[in-house]
Parts: sequence; structure tokens; C-alpha cells
Amino acid sequence: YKFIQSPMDFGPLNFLQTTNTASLDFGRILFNSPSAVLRPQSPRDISLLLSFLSASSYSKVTVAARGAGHSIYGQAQALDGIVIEMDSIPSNVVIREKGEDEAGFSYADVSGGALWIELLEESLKFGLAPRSWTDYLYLSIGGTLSNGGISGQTFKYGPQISNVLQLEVVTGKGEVVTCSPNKSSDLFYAVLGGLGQFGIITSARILLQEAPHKVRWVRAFYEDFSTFISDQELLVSMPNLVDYVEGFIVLNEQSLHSASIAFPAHLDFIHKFQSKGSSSKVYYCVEFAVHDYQTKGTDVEQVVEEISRLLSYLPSHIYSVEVSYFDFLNRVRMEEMSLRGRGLWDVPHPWLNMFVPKSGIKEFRDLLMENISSDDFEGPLLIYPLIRDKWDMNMSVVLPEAVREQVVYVVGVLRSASPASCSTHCLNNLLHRHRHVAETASRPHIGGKQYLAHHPSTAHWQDHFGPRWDQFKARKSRFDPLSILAPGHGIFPRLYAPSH
Ligand SMILES: Cc1cc2nc3c(=O)[nH]c(=O)nc-3n(C[C@H](O)[C@H](O)[C@H](O)COP(=O)(O)OP(=O)(O)OC[C@H]3O[C@@H](n4cnc5c(N)ncnc54)[C@H](O)[C@@H]3O)c2cc1C
Repeated sequence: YKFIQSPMDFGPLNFLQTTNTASLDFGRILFNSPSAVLRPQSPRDISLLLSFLSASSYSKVTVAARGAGHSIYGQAQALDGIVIEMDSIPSNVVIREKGEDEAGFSYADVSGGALWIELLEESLKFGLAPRSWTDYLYLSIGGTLSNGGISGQTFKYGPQISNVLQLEVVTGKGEVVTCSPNKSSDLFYAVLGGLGQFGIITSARILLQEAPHKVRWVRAFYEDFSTFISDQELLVSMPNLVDYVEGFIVLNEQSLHSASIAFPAHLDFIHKFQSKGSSSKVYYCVEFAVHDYQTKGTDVEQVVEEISRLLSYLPSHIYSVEVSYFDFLNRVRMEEMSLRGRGLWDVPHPWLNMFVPKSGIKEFRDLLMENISSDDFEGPLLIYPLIRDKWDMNMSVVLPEAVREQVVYVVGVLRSASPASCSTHCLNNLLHRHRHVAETASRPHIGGKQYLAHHPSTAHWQDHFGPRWDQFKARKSRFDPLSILAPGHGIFPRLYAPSH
């Protein structure tokens, strides 16, 4: 590409041949090299590049925005294309408190490449914070808004994409558009959960609320899966009392230990794994939290007790701790540090994330258990319910089609495959098994859909979107007609006129 070989031909943009990060992501499974890397200084640089590329039907060049690169399957990579590293634009976080303008609530304007941790740190200075989170905060705003952004608050406030007031987007045609539910709303809804297909988010306006000082964080253990999920469903039916609900499957002692690094309580039932003498024994852990605003007249411990009385956990297997709100939200950072210290963070991560309707969750659990072995599983296995009504189905995000079911589970098989214990053959075998689980679970008897999906062909993507495919495709032709953007998903082939 001429303009890459001689950047002077291409106005003010300087390209790098590559960087250490452009072909790397958290998955460490795919390593597609781009032809060039752009480290923009402003949204205008991005607009210049996309305007240029979209004006020539002879160019084959694709473009991927890279936020924090925490994708699993090369979604932010661009084989032989251009990677735009969003972290080169200085992070900008502007907080507007309620009453400062006519909005009637507090919000933050934050750049698309900024990390959620940066937004948290800045907003806490004002006693404010976003309402909806991901478990890990070193992810970019643009990266999670392109997917959904879910965590234990999602049942209450919806995913992160349901908490956005406005976006600034550079479309695949290079146009810089400010969009919201009232202004260029088609682009707004397309981009949220849109897998980076329609434009690059350069700024987002995120709703804020008063931040609690502390959090009461509770874990309760179960032997029986049905009791475990019915208690989770009970918790998400009480949004007035409960602020966070998650849960995980405890496959072995090691998985309990690794899930407990940030949880400052001694979980003294580890001996049970041993005393049973059987490696197939699994436990389930419900995790919930109640915010503590330290206001007079409310006793958070009492609220927690009241909630706990309604639950049917194993007698005396409940643990409750108090942590600061910041530490609670940043809990996965502690796990990261521990894993980094043991050389277990920068390893392949063959993850599988699925949304499963309530009616299929027991069958899905059985399918999963048939396909993972509790002896060698490393990493968390998350499972918790979400409420469908909190999602806006005009956005591009995909949920299971069983529309009458309010409760949808998210299941995260967040597996690490350290090369020391899992060879390339072993990794391929895990990937193969996950694909089998995903494909089986997508059939109507379970009716699941992948979250952070990875599919091998356009036809698979068409199945993934189901009845919503036509809308997704129409939005693509409108906002990125040559399919320049986010090639790493493999949804749309790049369109160009071959020059014989
Ligand atoms: C340790 C860890 C924990 C996680 N926890 C959660 C969790 O709790 N909940 C959850 O929902 N997800 C979670 N995720 C998944 C995470 O939300 C997604 O992988 C997300 O894409 C990561 O953001 P990123 O900035 O690293 O994106 P990248 O990997 O950089 O990009 C992801 C996709 O978005 C596109 N993109 C990136 N920036 C932009 C932009 N500014 N505009 C438009 N498109 C863009 C890319 O082209 C790519 O297609 C986790 C991931 C990891 C590794």
C-alpha cells in the first residue's frame, strides 16, 4: 500500500510498521499481523484514514480499532490491514454533576480508548460512579460498549450499553457523528453491542450515580444446582435490597482458592473436597453484595441478614466481608497480580461465554460438565442471571431468542491454558470442545447464544443473529458499506473492485 510505504503521501498521518501489541490479545490464540499501525492523536486522524479508505473502491485495506486488546479470538486484529491503537489518544474524563446543566443527572464524557478504571478513579473524586460494570476494569470504554459489558450489577441496571447517553463515533465512511437516542439514533443503537462493525467510538457519555463508601460482599455455598439457581433468581428479584449478584461453580479446591484472592475471608470448608475422596464433587457459590452509603438509619448488616434468611445455602456456609467500593469493583486486579506473579496471566485463554435462557440452564450445565474435567480446570467458571427487560433489543447485542423468558443466564468458562501444563495439542482440544459446547447449546433445546462470540464463517454469524441478521446487515451497508471495520470477527468480507 503506497501510502503506508511513504506516509508523506498520506497527509499528516504517521504509520508504524508494527508494535508489540498490534497482533496480540488476551486470548493468545491468534496472532494476525497488520501491515501498519496508526497511533492517532485525535478522532480527526481516525476520520482522515477512514475517509481516505472509503473513497477508493480499489483498496483492500481493513481497519481494526484496538482498545485494551482483551479480546480472545483476534477480534481487534487486522490481518494485513491497519490497527488503530486507541490508547494513543490521551484519556479524557470530564465529570458533570447533577444540576450543572439541564440534564437532570450526573454523567461523564470519556474518550473511547480510556479504561473503565480511569473513569472510576476520576468519578470517585466527585463521590460518583457508573452504575454498571464489568468484573475487570482494565478494559476500554469503546471495547466493552462494542460488546455489552456485563457484571453483577446487570440484573439491576442493564449492561453497560444500557447506561450510555450519547456517543461520538467515526463511521466506516470517515464521518464524525454525535449520536444518542434522539439524534442519529440508528447509528447510536447500531454501535452499542455492534462488535465495532459500524464505527469507532471516540467518546461516550456515561450515566453516573452516587457511589457507596463500602460494600457488604457475601458468598454462600451450595451442593445442589437447582437450589443454587433458585436462590440466584430470588436475589435478582429483589433489586431494591440487592446491588450485585453473581455466582460460580467450584470445580476443585484450586478453583475455590483462585476465586478467593480478593475475598478477605477464610473459607474453611476446603476439607470437604478431600473428605469426599471424589474429584467429581462440585459446589456452587452464590455471590451477592449490598452497597453501604453509611447513611444514618440504615444498617447494611441487618439488610444482609434479612436477605440471607431467605436463602437455602449449606448450613453455616456463608461468608460476609466489608470492603471499600473501589476494592470491590477492582477485585479482579488482585487476581491478575497474583497470576502475573506466578507467570500465569500472559498465557492462552480459550474462553467460552454463553447466554442461556432459564429453560435451558440445567441442560447446559450437564453439557458443560460432560465436556470439562474438574481435575485440570484452571480459572473461574461464572454463572449468574440477568433480566431481559434491562436490555434494549434495538441495540446490536444478541440475546437468546426465547423472548418470553425474563431470566437469562450468563455462563463464563474463563479458562487459562498455561503452556507448562497444556501443549498446543491440548489447547486445540480445549478449543474444539468449547466449539462443541457452543454449537450444541445453540440448538433449540437449549437455545443459547454466545457472548463475545467467535464464529468461523458469515453463515454462522447469520445463524447467531437469527431474525436480527437483516437489520445488522442493513446497518453495515449504511455505516461501513465497504466493510472496512473490525475484520477480526470475520462477519463481512471486505468489498473492493479488483484491479485485474
Ligand atoms: C480479564 C478479563 C475480564 C473480563 N471481564 C468481563 C466482564 O466482566 N464482563 C464483560 O462484559 N466482559 C468482560 N471481558 C470481555 C471484554 O469486555 C471484551 O473482551 C472487550 O472487548 C474488552 O475491551 P478491550 O478494550 O480490550 O477490547 P479490544 O479487544 O481492544 O476490542 C474488542 C472489539 O471492539 C472493537 N473496538 C475496540 N475499541 C473500539 C472503539 N473505541 N470503538 C469501536 N470498536 C472498538 C475492536 O475492534 C474489537 O472488535 C473481560 C475480558 C478479560 C480479558
